[in-house]
Amino acid sequence: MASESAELSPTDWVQDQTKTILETGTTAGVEILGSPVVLLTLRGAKTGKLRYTPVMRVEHGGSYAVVASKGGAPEHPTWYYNIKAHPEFPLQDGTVTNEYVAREAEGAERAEWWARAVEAYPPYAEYQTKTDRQIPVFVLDPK
Ligand SMILES: C[C@H](OP(=O)(O)OC[C@@H](O)[C@@H](O)[C@@H](O)Cn1c2nc(=O)[nH]c(=O)c-2cc2ccc(O)cc21)C(=O)N[C@@H](CCC(=O)N[C@@H](CCC(=O)O)C(=O)O)C(=O)O
Repeated sequence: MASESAELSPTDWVQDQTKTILETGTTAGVEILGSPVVLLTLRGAKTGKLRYTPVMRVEHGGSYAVVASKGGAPEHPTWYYNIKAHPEFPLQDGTVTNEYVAREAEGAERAEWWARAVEAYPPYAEYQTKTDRQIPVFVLDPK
C-alpha cells in the first residue's frame, strides 16, 4: 500500500534530523544535547498534509508526553494546532512505530508529566521561564 508521503520541516536543522531518522530507519542516535528524540507524523489542521514532527522522547509506562515548547517562544508551535485537530497519529521510537491518541494534560497529570519531561530534557525548565504562556503538554496513550 503506497503510504501518503509526509512533508519535512522548513527548518534546516529539523529537516536534517528528520532525514537521518528516515534514512537510517531509527531515531537512535538522533539527539539534542544528549537527549533522545522521537518522530511524530502529524496531519495539518488546515492543509490536511502529513508533516514529520520530531520532538524530545519523554516515555513512561508505554505512554509518551509531547511538549509544545518551541524553545520558549511566545507562541505555540504550529504543530500544536495539528495535534488538536488530529489527535490520533503514529510515533516512531527507535525502529518501532505505533499509533497513539493524544490529549492535552491539565492539573496534577500535567505536573507529573512536566516533571518527567524536564528530567528527560532539562532545558524545558528554562524554556518555561522565557515565556508567560503555559507550555502545553500532550499525553499520548497507545491506541
Ligand atoms: C516552522 C513551523 O514549525 P512549527 O510547527 O511551528 O514547529 C516548530 C518546532 O516546534 C518544530 O520544528 C519541532 O520539530 C522542533 N523540535 C521540538 N519542538 C518542540 O516544540 N518541542 C520539542 O520537544 C522539540 C524537539 C525536537 C527534537 C528534534 C528536532 O529536530 C526538532 C524538535 C512549520 O513547520 N511550519 C510548516 C508547517 C505549518 C503547519 O503545520 N501548518 C498546518 C496549519 C496549522 C494551523 O492550524 O495554523 C497545516 O499544514 O495545515 C510550514 O510553515 O509549512
